[in-house]
Amino acid sequence: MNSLPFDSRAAAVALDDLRAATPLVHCLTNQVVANFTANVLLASGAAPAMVVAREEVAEFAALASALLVNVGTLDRTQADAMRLAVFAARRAGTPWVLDPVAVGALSFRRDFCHELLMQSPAAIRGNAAEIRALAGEAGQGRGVDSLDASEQALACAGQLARQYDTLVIVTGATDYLCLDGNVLAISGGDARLQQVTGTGCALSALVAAACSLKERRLDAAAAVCALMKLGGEQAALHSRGPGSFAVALLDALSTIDGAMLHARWPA
Ligand SMILES: Nc1ncnc2c1ncn2[C@@H]1O[C@H](COP(=O)(O)OP(=O)(O)OP(=O)(O)O)[C@@H](O)[C@H]1O
Ligand SMILES: Cc1ncsc1CCO
Ligand SMILES: [Mg+2]
Repeated sequence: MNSLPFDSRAAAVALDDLRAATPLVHCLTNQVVANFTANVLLASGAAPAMVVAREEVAEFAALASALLVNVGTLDRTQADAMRLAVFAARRAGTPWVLDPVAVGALSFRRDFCHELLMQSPAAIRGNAAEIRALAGEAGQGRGVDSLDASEQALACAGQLARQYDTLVIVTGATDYLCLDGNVLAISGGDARLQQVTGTGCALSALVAAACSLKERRLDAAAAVCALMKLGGEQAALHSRGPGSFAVALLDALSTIDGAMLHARWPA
């Protein structure tokens, strides 16, 4: 894969444009992180909506700016709704993003993710164990967490990006974004991001928001990855443990703008 530099100037413009657009993000996500995800989207300048009924998802996915599908607490009823939402999104041209939570250990959700991958996702975002498992490798995961470093999933991320002609983001101490034979790396953040559940899931919702910028989705996705990392760094300075870290993270996300991203990763 060809390494691209992180163009923080383009990311800065994309972040400010994203905020100005206030994309409406339809989230079909897990029961653990729904509230936190909505708050991360709001703090970052997007508008969340968790419309989940199978009677309503198709209608809503068609009018949303982007759709998130996260299989963290998947069951048969939710899988049916996700299928309907993804079909409707695809028909309407709404970009949709897959977060393949814990696909390594569990065959029901793994089969379901593989089924959905045939429906042209705009992006896939997962941790290293998830991205390896989705590509058919034996990643090291423990429940929803990865024991692998993101570097260990880089080849798999590139393979999935090529196979499904999509943007694949594998997160960790360094986030890697793979698209069209290119890879972009963003380092930084804080390990405390892993001590609050749902930071990755919420980032996937931000990636969905980023995909609403369509042909600029790589710049916008890099921007939201950098936003979460910088938010984690700032929260770490103003917290005493995981509880106050989560609160400080929301506060930080709400104040970071494009200029701050560019100052943190000067290009
Ligand atoms: N060791 C680390 N140092 C700095 N930042 C990290 C580290 N590990 C993860 N992150 C950051 O934490 C966020 C979540 O990434 P992670 O890979 O933990 O997702 P995840 O496992 O899917 O999370 P979850 O399932 O809890 O939502 C990302 O912004 C990522 O860059
Ligand atoms: C803890 C947990 N269990 C299923 S989904 C989830 C949130 C983090 O992925
Ligand atoms: Mg996850």
